[in-house]
Amino acid sequence: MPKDTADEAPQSQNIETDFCIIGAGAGGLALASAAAAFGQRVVLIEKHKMGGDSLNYGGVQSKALLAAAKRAYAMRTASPFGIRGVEPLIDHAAVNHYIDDVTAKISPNFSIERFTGLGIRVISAAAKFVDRSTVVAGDYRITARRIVIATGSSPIIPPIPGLADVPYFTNETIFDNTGLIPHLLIIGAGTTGLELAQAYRRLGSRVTVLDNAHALGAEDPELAGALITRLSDEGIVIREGVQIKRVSGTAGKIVVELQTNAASETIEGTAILLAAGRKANIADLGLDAAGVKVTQTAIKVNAGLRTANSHVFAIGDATGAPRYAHVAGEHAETVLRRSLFRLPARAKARIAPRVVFTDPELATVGLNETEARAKYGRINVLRWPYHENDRAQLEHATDGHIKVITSKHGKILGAGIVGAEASELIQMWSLAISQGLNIKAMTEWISPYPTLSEINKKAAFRYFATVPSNPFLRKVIALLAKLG
Ligand SMILES: Cc1cc2nc3c(=O)[nH]c(=O)nc-3n(C[C@H](O)[C@H](O)[C@H](O)COP(=O)(O)OP(=O)(O)OC[C@H]3O[C@@H](n4cnc5c(N)ncnc54)[C@H](O)[C@@H]3O)c2cc1C
Ligand SMILES: NC(=O)c1ccc[n+]([C@@H]2O[C@H](COP(=O)([O-])OP(=O)(O)OC[C@H]3O[C@@H](n4cnc5c(N)ncnc54)[C@H](O)[C@@H]3O)[C@@H](O)[C@H]2O)c1
Repeated sequence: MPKDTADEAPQSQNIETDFCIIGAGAGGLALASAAAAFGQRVVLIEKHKMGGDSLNYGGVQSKALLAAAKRAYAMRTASPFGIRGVEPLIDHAAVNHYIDDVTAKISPNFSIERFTGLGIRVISAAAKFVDRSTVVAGDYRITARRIVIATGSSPIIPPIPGLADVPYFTNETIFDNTGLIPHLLIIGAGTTGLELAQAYRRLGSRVTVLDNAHALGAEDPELAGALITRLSDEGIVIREGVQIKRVSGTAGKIVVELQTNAASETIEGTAILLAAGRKANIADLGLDAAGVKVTQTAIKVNAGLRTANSHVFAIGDATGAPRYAHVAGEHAETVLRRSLFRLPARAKARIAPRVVFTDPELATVGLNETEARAKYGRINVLRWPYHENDRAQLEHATDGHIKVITSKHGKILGAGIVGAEASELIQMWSLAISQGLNIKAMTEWISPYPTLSEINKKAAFRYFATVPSNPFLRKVIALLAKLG
């Protein structure tokens, strides 16, 4: 007689642990390794690829592609250095191989073997809550003192008529492309859209970016505008404020119908990439059973990243925080401080830099001008252009400027840089804001000559240009001059 199938099903194994972490991306991996280092028993559950978005189809791949594209651009534009520019021969399959190679070199740091070696129990399955302190994953039933949701985010598929019937790329598939895309249409002029627009443009594609609002709409318009001008100068077509009415076609011939003010038009491309934002991966997690509350788009957490269930934390893209690998990593530190050391740690979004890794880069930290004015009223805005910097001149990288925002009395509130190496230059402003420094401190260090970092100091000195307009200080200076 055949056995009852229920009898054949494997018995679920019960595991009791200190930390159960759902998701092995930037946040989950950072927390798992740190908690294990402090002697905690850790279960880490991943349903897909170790490393999450950042390692598999995000930061690593897009920056590797941009690095290849930068080489191609440098070959075309070498003539100011006395080297005749040439049109590079681009082997798209080899570029794709380069991305895979970089990924392969980094991935051992994120492998199951490495984490198992750290004493972490890694389970390859989808996790789901069954009650407030229990998660099931595959054949396992895990009860933990603390459960951490680190499930990341996925690309939004916008509700555009016809889209479901045409082939499209997202960040999860575009890095598998191995050929020239003659005309790439990109929906969304945010960070993803513009980074990939420049990479593809420099690697030989025509690129059209379509946005129903503003390109880089969350950034300071002055800095974003400078970048958008540069991207347009390279031949990337960026169309803002356009409504996409319908998409149709097949692989190699995609037609987009647009509505702009009163007119309609069609644009034809050979492929389409969706870069229209992200949504948190929170469906199918059984959050109701866990008593975890959500907003419309993400998991609700307090400043210490605790959810409505005090045993459950959420970190990284699954929360409403800015979506960056380093933010997810910083969240991991916050949870560790809270849960192991009982410290009143809070997530530090205020000091997390945001970088668009185009060329030139756009890097910002803290408040922008509009936010600072709204919060503090009178502020100082200090600027310094790249073309006044000797290193920028000799590198032929003179486009761009820095913009620093301070309170009336010089407290540093924010900084933004559009220009070469902005992602490196911004870091001392993150330190300055984290330490509550006054702008004076940013004039009291020595910058080696010739470096781009001198731009940071020059901008800081601009604060004192406001002094002569202060009548009190003018009197003091006049008095001191007489005494001298
Ligand atoms: C194209 C692109 C480029 C980017 N570039 C950068 C950059 O240059 N710098 C930067 O700082 N940030 C960048 N980001 C953002 C960055 O990738 C994310 O902010 C970061 O990966 C978030 O980390 P996370 O741990 O929250 O989520 P993820 O890294 O996405 O990891 C979440 C993991 O959870 C797993 N998971 C989900 N649900 C379950 C479940 N039910 N059970 C088990 N496992 C589950 C997923 O499979 C995934 O592996 C980029 C993003 C994109 C899309
Ligand atoms: N360099 C980095 O660190 C990096 C790179 C890529 C992504 N990220 C992270 O991922 C997040 C998401 O980036 P993103 O660029 O995917 O999203 P985003 O939300 O930053 O930008 C999406 C853009 O798509 C537009 N859009 C939305 N729906 C549309 C529609 N139907 N038609 C036309 N346009 C539409 C929006 O107006 C917006 O400008 C970023 O905010 C960032 O946190 C970081």
